[in-house]
Amino acid sequence: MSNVLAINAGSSSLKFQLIEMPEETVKAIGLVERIGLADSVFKIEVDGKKEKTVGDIPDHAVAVKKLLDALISTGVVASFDEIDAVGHRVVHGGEYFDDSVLITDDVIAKIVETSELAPLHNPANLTGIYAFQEILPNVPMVAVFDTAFHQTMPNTSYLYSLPKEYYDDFGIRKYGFHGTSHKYVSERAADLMGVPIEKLRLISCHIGNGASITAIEGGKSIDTSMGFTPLAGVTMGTRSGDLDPALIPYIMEKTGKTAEEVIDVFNKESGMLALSGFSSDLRDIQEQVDTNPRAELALDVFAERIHKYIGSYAAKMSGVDAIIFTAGVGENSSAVREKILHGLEFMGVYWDPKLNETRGDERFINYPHSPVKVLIIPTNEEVVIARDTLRLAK
Ligand SMILES: Nc1ncnc2c1ncn2[C@@H]1O[C@H](COP(=O)(O)OP(=O)(O)O)[C@@H](O)[C@H]1O
Ligand SMILES: CC(=O)OP(=O)(O)O
Ligand SMILES: [Mg+2]
Repeated sequence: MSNVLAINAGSSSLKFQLIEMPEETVKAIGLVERIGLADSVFKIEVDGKKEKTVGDIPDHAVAVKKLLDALISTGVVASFDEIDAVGHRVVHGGEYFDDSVLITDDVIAKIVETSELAPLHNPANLTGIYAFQEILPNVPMVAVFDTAFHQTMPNTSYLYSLPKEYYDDFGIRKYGFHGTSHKYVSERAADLMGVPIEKLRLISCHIGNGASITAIEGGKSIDTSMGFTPLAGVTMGTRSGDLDPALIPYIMEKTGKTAEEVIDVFNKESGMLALSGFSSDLRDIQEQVDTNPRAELALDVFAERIHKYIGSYAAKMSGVDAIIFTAGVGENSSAVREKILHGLEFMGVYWDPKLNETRGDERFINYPHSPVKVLIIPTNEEVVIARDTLRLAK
């Protein structure tokens, strides 16, 4: 029996669970959200008792401190010595890792090396790793990579149409992200459908502040919308998603920005924030959708990009057995799901608007006769992190 702390730092959030393993009993669960925005929220739940505070949490370092203080103040642990192992989500592992790994100095060096490929994420993940190294120097820590699940993609999916030596010499290829989440929800979907995953063609839509769509055939990722970095694919909270690379020198010339500054705009000042003109957070945008045409436009573009990826992945797998929605937006926004699913009846997606409006845990929202099932599955990257941590930290 051991207490495993699972840490999941996302671009706008930090989620955590203290889990007693291998029983998977959740002793504390919480999150910091809207990191870097006004009115950040900190929530923790211990023994059914919930605490919530609202205040500015400017970055992930402050979020980690908040979490550490709360573990002690709520009494879930009397001291940090009661934590036996820590698992960290790490977003980019390059081609170095196709599985989770015990954290060593060499592993940290590789995470640092790949940081330039995931500037919104790997530095936040490292903040968590360093913080725990300091307070728990003798406790084993495990890194669980977003990229690992996608290492099964065939070269037809991961190679860009670029000179071959760019891949050979510099590792330039599609990596894909949110792998832990796509893996978790696809396995849950197979269970709920009562069909072995080896027999299923699934499209998993992880839609949070970052968003990615994955085609999963026989339990393996065969294609995904994010790329070399988490900037590619669909429109996101602050990220542009796919665009024409010729824009970069053009924008540099017009604005006098450097290439790095332009990429910074694509990562941090684009997406829903740019389209709406006021927020990256979907809740803020939904509030204004009936009164502000730019909020409506942002929502329409957001949903349309995901809709197109679903069509393209269904074509790629010659059909699809289920579409899965997960993460902050996918789990909670019926309006976004409705816009994404609208018009997919031609490929056998018959979804029930009433079920789409329900709230709850894991559920189907398709009509019973629908050839393609539609599921909402709350993701749980933390439990996968805890399982891998237990496996590797023993
Ligand atoms: N109840 C809700 N309704 C609509 N959107 C929501 C709701 N709860 C969270 N979201 C949205 O989910 C997004 C954050 O998703 P999350 O998966 O937590 O992000 P991250 O990428 O940081 O892990 C934000 O855009 C937020 O507005
Ligand atoms: C990879 C990625 O975009 O993660 P998140 O959605 O947590 O920002
Ligand atoms: Mg996330």
